[in-house]
Amino acid sequence: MSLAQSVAVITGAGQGLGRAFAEILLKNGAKVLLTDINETVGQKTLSELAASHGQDKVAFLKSDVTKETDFQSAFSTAKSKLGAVNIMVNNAGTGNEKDAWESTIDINVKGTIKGTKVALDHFRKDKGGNGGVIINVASIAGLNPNPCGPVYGASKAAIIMFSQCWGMNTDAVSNGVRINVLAPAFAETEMVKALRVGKEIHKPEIATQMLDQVGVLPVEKVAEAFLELVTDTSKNNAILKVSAHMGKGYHSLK
Ligand SMILES: NC(=O)C1=CN([C@@H]2O[C@H](COP(=O)(O)OP(=O)(O)OC[C@H]3O[C@@H](n4cnc5c(N)ncnc54)[C@H](O)[C@@H]3O)[C@@H](O)[C@H]2O)C=CC1
Ligand SMILES: CCCCC/C=C\C=C\C(=O)C/C=C\C/C=C\CCCC(=O)O
Repeated sequence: MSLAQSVAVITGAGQGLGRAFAEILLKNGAKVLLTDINETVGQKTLSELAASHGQDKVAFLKSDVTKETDFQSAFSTAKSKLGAVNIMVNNAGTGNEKDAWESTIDINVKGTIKGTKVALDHFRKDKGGNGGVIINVASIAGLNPNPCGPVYGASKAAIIMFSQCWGMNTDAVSNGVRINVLAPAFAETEMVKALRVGKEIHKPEIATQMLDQVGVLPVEKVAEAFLELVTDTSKNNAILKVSAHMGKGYHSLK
């Protein structure tokens, strides 16, 4: 799939993996609406990416994945500034296990469900759309249990099952919508920096051991795997794992 006519909306794109996904799409010719709840990082990333890829290729909208109306605004802003959206990336996520654990469910699970629902409504050919691809960012923590992040692991398992159920639904597939899951292990972002400090998780000493055993990927490696899920039109309902110690590989729940 050529990205020359493509327009993406990416949540949590102000930093980390979301920013890396934006960069690889821009490098391959797509236009990107960066969305993030953090306006400071969003505006900084916008000015840097606009300087390297062109003002007309990228835009930023402050947006909260816990609000469905913000997704509607993102799709209409993207359409007016960049063109009709055909790539939706539900990337925003958090890993709080303690007092704010409910935000982990609200952002990771409910945010992904809202983003998928709005994207399906825009992409489905039977609803007047032109098709598209939805990438839901889960984690290897949604496939392999760990003692540090039970809420986080459950949230990522929920994203995987939700996406797989939609990916096999003919209402999506026969209307031109692909739905894929990216399941990275550790990547070098602010989230992993917070994990090293261990404030909001259980058994931080085990998290440190896991980081040492599994290793930490540069975000660019995760972005390469992401690009494969976007551009390879044979991939629908796929789960792509990527980790520093095992590399890249598809996973089947069946
Ligand atoms: N870094 C890692 O090792 C891994 C990360 N992931 C997943 O990748 C995704 C991105 O993670 P990172 O880049 O590492 O995290 P990060 O913490 O560096 O970036 C997350 C971004 O999401 C934004 N965000 C948080 N709440 C939001 C909300 N309510 N609405 C909109 N934006 C919001 C933040 O402002 C931030 O810019 C997450 O879903 C995470 O669970 C998955 C596997 C490994
Ligand atoms: C682990 C607690 C998570 C708290 C949130 C912070 C960072 C999140 C990082 C990830 O999503 C990393 C993914 C996996 C970690 C879990 C298991 C590692 C096993 C990897 C393997 O078997 O290859």
